[in-house]
Amino acid sequence: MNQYDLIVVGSGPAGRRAAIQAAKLDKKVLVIEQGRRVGGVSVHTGTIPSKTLRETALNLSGWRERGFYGKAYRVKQEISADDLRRRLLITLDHEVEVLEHQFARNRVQHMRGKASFVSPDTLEIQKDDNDVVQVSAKSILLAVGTRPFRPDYMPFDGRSVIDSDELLEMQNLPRSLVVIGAGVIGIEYATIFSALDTAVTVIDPKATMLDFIDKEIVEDFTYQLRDRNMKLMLGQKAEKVEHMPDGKVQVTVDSGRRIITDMVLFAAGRMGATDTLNLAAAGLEADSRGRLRVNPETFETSVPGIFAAGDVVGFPSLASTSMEQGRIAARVAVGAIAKEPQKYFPYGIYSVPEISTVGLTEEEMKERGIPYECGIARFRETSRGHIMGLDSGMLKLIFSMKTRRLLGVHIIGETATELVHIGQAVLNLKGTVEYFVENTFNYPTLAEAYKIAGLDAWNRMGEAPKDESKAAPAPAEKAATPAAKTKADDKKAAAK
Ligand SMILES: Cc1cc2nc3c(=O)[nH]c(=O)nc-3n(C[C@H](O)[C@H](O)[C@H](O)COP(=O)(O)OP(=O)(O)OC[C@H]3O[C@@H](n4cnc5c(N)ncnc54)[C@H](O)[C@@H]3O)c2cc1C
Ligand SMILES: NC(=O)c1ccc[n+]([C@@H]2O[C@H](COP(=O)([O-])OP(=O)(O)OC[C@H]3O[C@@H](n4cnc5c(N)ncnc54)[C@H](O)[C@@H]3O)[C@@H](O)[C@H]2O)c1
Repeated sequence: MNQYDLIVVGSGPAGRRAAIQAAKLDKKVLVIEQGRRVGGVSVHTGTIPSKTLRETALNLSGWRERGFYGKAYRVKQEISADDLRRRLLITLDHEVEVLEHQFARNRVQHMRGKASFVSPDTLEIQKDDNDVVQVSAKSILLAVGTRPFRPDYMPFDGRSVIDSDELLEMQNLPRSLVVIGAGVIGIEYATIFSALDTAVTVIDPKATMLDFIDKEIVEDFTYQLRDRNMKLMLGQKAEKVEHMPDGKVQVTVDSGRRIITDMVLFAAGRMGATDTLNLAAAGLEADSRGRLRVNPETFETSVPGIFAAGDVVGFPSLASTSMEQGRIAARVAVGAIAKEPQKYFPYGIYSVPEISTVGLTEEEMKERGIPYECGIARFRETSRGHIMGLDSGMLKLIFSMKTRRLLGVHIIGETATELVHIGQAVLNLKGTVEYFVENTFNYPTLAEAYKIAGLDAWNRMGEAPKDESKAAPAPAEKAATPAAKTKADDKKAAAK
C-alpha cells in the first residue's frame, strides 16, 4: 500500500492550495479527485463558469455601454446558449491546464477515483474501471466541497427544471426564468439572465435577501433590479412546480399565483459532499447538511490527523476563503507554523450590478453600540464614472467616531469586487478617515470614490483631536476587533 505524508480528497480551491503548500514543504502528497478533471466545483460548475458566463453576457449584450448609447444598445442582437458556452470552454480548459501544471511541477501526485475511509488513516479509492486501491497517510484533508440541494418534490429534468450545476449545459437561452432561492447563487444568475433580456422572477420564502450585506446597499440593489422589471417575490413560497404539455413549466406560489416560465432554476442552498466517504470508519459524523465540524484555527476535525477545509466546513463557503483554509490546514497537518485565518475578508457578489463588502455593516455598528459616521460617494460624481457612462454605483465607508478608524466598506456597482481591496487594506491595517483625506488618488479612477466618501464622512466628523493616535477604543468598539468578529460572522452565517 502506498504511504503519503498528506492525502487530500478533492481538488477544488481548498484541496489544491493544501496540496501545493504541503509539497512546497517537501512532503509526499496525493490528491484524489472523482471528477473527470481537476479543479472542483469552483472550476467546473461554480465560481469560474458563473463569472465567465457573466463576463460573456455583459460583453455580448453591450450592458456596460448602455449608459451612453441607451437601453436598446446591443453588441449582438441574438445571443445563443452556444455563444455563452464557447468562452466558458476556453476559460475552463485554461484553468485546468494551469492547475495540472502546478501539480506536476510541485510533484503533487494525483489519482482519479472516489475516496472513502477504511480506517482513520487509510482510504479506499474506487476507480472508474471498478479497480480499487488503498492508500494511507500520516494526515488526511477532506476538501470534498458541496453539491446542490435537490429535494424530492422538485421535478428536475436537467432541461427546464434545473440546479445551478446543470445550468451550464442549457441548450437554449430561456425567454423567461423563475429562480427559486434568493441566495448568492440565485441572485447572481437571476441578474445575469436579466441582463440578457430574459424575463426573470425570483421567489424566496424569506422576506429579505442578502441579509449579510449592508441594508442601504441592498435597498439600492433592489431598486435597480425592480427598475429593470425583475420580479422579486420575497416572503413567498413556490408550492408546486409542474411540467406543462407544451414544454413550459408552471410554478404555483403559496398566494395562489401561477407563473408560466421557460425554465426554473432551483438554487436553495448546497449540501456537504460527505455521504459517500464512509465517515463512520474514521470515527467522524457530518451534520444534517453534510458538513463537518473543525477547530476554526487549525481545521482539524475531532479525529486527530483528519482535517477538513473549504465548503464542507460551512460558512463562509467561498473559493477565496477555502484556499486560505486549505493552506492553513496543510501547514498544521505537516507540522509547520500556521496562523489562524484573518477575520476580515471581503465578499464579492458577482450580480449585475456587482456588490462587494468588508467589515461591519451599519446595522452591526448599531447593534454593537459603536458611535459612527458614514461617508458616501456615488460613481456618477467621479470623472471616471462620467467617462464610463455610469449612472449608478456607490461606495459607503463607515468610521468609528471615537477612534476614527475605518470599520466597514460597502460597494455596489462596476468593479466593486476589485475596489473593495483598497478598503480592506486600510481596514485591516487599522487606518482612519485621515488616510482618505490626506492621500492622493489616481485621477480619473473609480477609486477616487474613496477620497470623496472619506471627505464626506470627515466633513461631518470634524478635525481629529490632536492626540487621536493615542485615543483608546471605547469598550463597545473593542468588540469590533478581529478577535471578537466571530460573533458577527456567526450571525452572518445564521442569516444565510
Ligand atoms: C454557482 C456558484 C458560484 C460561485 N461563485 C463564487 C464566487 O464568485 N466567489 C467565491 O469565492 N466563491 C464562489 N462560489 C463558491 C466556491 O465555488 C466554493 O467556495 C469552492 O468551490 C469550495 O471549494 P472546495 O475546495 O471546498 O471544494 P469544491 O470546489 O467544491 O471541490 C470539491 C471536489 O471534491 C471532489 N470530491 C468530493 N467527494 C469526493 C470523493 N469522495 N472522492 C474524490 N473526490 C471527491 C469533487 O468532485 C470536487 O471536485 C460559487 C459556487 C457556486 C456553486
Ligand atoms: N460570489 C460568491 O462569493 C458566491 C457566489 C455563489 C455562491 N457562493 C456560495 O455558495 C453558497 C451556496 O449559495 P446558495 O445561493 O445556493 O445558498 P444560500 O444558502 O446562500 O441561499 C439559499 C436561499 O434559498 C432559500 N431557500 C432555502 N430553502 C428553500 C426552499 N426549500 N425553497 C425555496 N427557497 C429556499 C433561502 O431562503 C436562501 O435565500 C453560499 O454560501 C455562497 O457563499 C458564493
